[in-house]
Amino acid sequence: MSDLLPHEKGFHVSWDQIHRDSRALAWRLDKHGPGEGGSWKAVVAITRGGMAPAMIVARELDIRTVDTISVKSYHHQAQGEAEVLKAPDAVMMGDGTGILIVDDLVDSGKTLEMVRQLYPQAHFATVYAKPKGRAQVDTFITEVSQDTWIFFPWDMAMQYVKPYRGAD
Ligand SMILES: O=P(O)(O)OC[C@H]1O[C@H](OP(=O)(O)OP(=O)(O)O)[C@H](O)[C@@H]1O
Ligand code: HPA
Ligand SMILES: [Mg+2]
Repeated sequence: MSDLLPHEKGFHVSWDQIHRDSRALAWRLDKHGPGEGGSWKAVVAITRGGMAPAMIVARELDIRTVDTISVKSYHHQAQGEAEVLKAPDAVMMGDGTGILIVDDLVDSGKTLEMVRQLYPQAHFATVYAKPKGRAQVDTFITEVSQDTWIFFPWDMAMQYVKPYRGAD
C-alpha cells in the first residue's frame, strides 16, 4: 500500500470539516495578538485557498479589516521562485506587526517563506500543515503526512460510489 501516488493517498475535507477546523484555528489565535487585549489588526488571506479559512477566522475574531495577497509559485522551476501578483495595502501591512496571515495549508513551505520575507513580524496561520513546511507556520490545527494530498471541498463534488460487493 506504500506505493500509492500522493494524489491517491487523499485526505478529503468537507465544508463542515474546514468550517470546524477554521473555527478551531480562530479559537487558538483569539487573544494572542500583539494589540490591546491580545487583538489582531487585520486578517490577510493568501489567495485563493486561504480565503475561506480567513473569512471564518475574521468572523470569529470580529476582525473587519481583511485583505489578500496573491502569490504565484514556480515549484517546478530550478530557481523555485515565487512572484507576488497582488499585494495587500502597504501602509496597513508595515512589517507585518499585528497582521494575521491565513492560508488553507502549508506543504513545502515555499509560499509562506516568500510572504514571511515581505512581512517578517506577521503571524502565519494555516488550517493544515505537512512536515516540510511546518517550520514556516506559527499556528496550525491538523498535521498530515508529506505524501498525503489534501482535497478541499471547493475542488470536489458529490458523486456515486460503487459498493464494495455487488453487480457492476
Ligand atoms: O507550502 P507550499 O508548497 O507553497 O504549498 C501551499 C500552497 O499551495 C496551495 O496554493 P496554490 O498555489 O495551489 O494556489 P491556490 O490557493 O489558488 O489553489 C495552497 O493553497 C497553499 O497556498
Ligand atoms: O495537499 C494539497 N492539497 C491541495 N493543494 C495543495 N497545494 C500544495 N499541496 C496541496
Ligand atoms: Mg494557496
